[in-house]
Amino acid sequence: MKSIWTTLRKLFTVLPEGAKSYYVRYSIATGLLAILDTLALALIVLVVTPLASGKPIELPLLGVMPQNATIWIVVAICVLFILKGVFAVVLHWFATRRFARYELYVGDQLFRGYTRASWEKRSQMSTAEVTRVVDSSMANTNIGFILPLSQIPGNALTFVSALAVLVVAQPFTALIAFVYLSLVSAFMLFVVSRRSQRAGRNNRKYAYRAATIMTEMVDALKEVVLRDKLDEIGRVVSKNRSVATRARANISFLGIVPKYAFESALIGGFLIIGGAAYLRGGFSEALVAISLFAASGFRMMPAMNAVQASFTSAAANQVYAQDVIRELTDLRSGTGIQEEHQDVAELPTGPQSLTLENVHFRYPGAADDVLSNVSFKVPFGSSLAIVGPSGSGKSTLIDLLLGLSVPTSGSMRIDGAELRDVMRQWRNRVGYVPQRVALFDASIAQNVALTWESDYDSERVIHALQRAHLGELADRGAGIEERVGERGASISGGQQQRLGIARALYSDPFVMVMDEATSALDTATENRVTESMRELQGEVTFITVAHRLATIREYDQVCYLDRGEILGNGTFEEVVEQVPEFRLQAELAGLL
Ligand SMILES: Nc1ncnc2c1ncn2[C@@H]1O[C@H](COP(=O)(O)OP(=O)(O)OP(=O)(O)O)[C@@H](O)[C@H]1O
Repeated sequence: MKSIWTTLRKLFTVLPEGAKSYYVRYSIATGLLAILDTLALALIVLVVTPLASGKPIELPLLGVMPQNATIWIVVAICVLFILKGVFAVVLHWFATRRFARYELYVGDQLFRGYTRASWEKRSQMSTAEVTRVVDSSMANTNIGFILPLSQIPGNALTFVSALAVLVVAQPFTALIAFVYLSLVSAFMLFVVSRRSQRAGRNNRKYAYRAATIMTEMVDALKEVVLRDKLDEIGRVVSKNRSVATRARANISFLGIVPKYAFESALIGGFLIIGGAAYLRGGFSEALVAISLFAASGFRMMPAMNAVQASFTSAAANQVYAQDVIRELTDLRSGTGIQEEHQDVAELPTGPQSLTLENVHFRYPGAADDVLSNVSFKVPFGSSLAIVGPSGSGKSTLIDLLLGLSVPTSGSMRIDGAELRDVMRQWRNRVGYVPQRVALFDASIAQNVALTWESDYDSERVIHALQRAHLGELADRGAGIEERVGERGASISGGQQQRLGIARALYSDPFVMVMDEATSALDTATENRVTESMRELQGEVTFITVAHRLATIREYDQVCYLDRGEILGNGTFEEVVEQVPEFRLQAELAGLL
């Protein structure tokens, strides 16, 4: 239980300013509601019996009321109930909106944290993890942790006021009831809350695992179907989901256990309290104690039950609150965050060359450099092919050239400007075409302009499509407004790839970085695309990672990487002379 309060306290240190005082005010207000509720009920009790027997009403402190006041007392009770209802509705309306604002605020912060995370950290997070961190963690924290805990003061007050009545009426019975009920509550807290906590952790862990596997399956659907792995995945997903669903079943089961346990405890209470009173003052004392305990117990038990239910829910969802705290604390302390370099210089308007000098790169936490001593110069308007065996560091080098990662040491310059000083402007002028272009379910134009809104320039979209030899898409159906379907389902693989090229061309890039971008195309389409690129040569610089040597035969410069070092650099023929392995590959490809 202590850890729940500690988590709540820590949560307020990361929620927006004023959240804590609002929460305290809200909890007090729900407490007042509980008092109003008790007051109205007490009035009913005091009024109903005299009304039924025709006797005058007697109120505490005010004494015997005159006959003509009866109607006003009844009106007062009705008003009190209506007031309580209105107050409760208004209070909860405002509170739920306020907590939704906190949820939005935290979600935005966490998403900002994700977008500011270092490239290395970000690229390791799965879709399921991003969704969990940014969306579901705070939603669960709100509904399952913060709100239930806010109900505790009100219910505790109800309990205390009922106990107070008992103390006034019969202190001895009140003492026994208090000790007995405290022991029952402590037992429930210990047993139920702990199990809820464990169930909450299991639910989060295994539900997340199942979601991750399902996303991975969708990504590799074709291979999965071909290898007949759907059943296997079904089994693995089901195994994880069965732990998660069992955990969720436990959470809801543990949520209802207190109700029945407290009801049984009430019966036990009659025996204990009645027995103790009997030993003290005989049968009549036992009868009075039991009826008093029954009267107050029926108010105390639901309150205790509600408190316990709040703790059960909080325990089950504490793990999400802890996630939120950890992520926001990391975000504020800058852990794993790569501060965006603010540009401190102007990117040259007509740059002449990109120069790398003694560039080293090491992934965070890795023992060795992935790139060492990489130096070369690419004149703008020329073409560079990066080749080398698998794992030699080609993609890592591409990330550096794109301005996504920053060298551990060494210098990357565009003319005289250090790349890190003009990073943002640079990223805007680099077009990137990956091996498999990721299209989203929106229009062709939105995919080309890479926007989820409608603020694209239609003429530029059409121009980019034409340059990528994809003008036909602009002419069919709804033209550039036509949707491409989920992951580009309604257009062919070759068209998807050319759409990626059009996307890269849309920003009018200085440099086009292609990561095996034409490898998915058939020879005829590849030739057309290569042809269209040739048309751009001199205007745009091409940097290409290539395995198929035929595609880079005409490149101005070839850079051969092996284990992060450059073994050969020059024209295709020069690298053939410098690197025997490259010669062998060129021979095998029939290029020599
Ligand atoms: N995020 C990462 N963290 C740690 N090491 C990494 C990370 N990404 C890549 N590496 C390591 O860096 C090395 C170079 O990887 P890289 O992907 O750059 O090679 P590559 O030449 O592009 O390979 P391929 O041709 O197979 O795509 C590899 O040893 C790889 O294991």
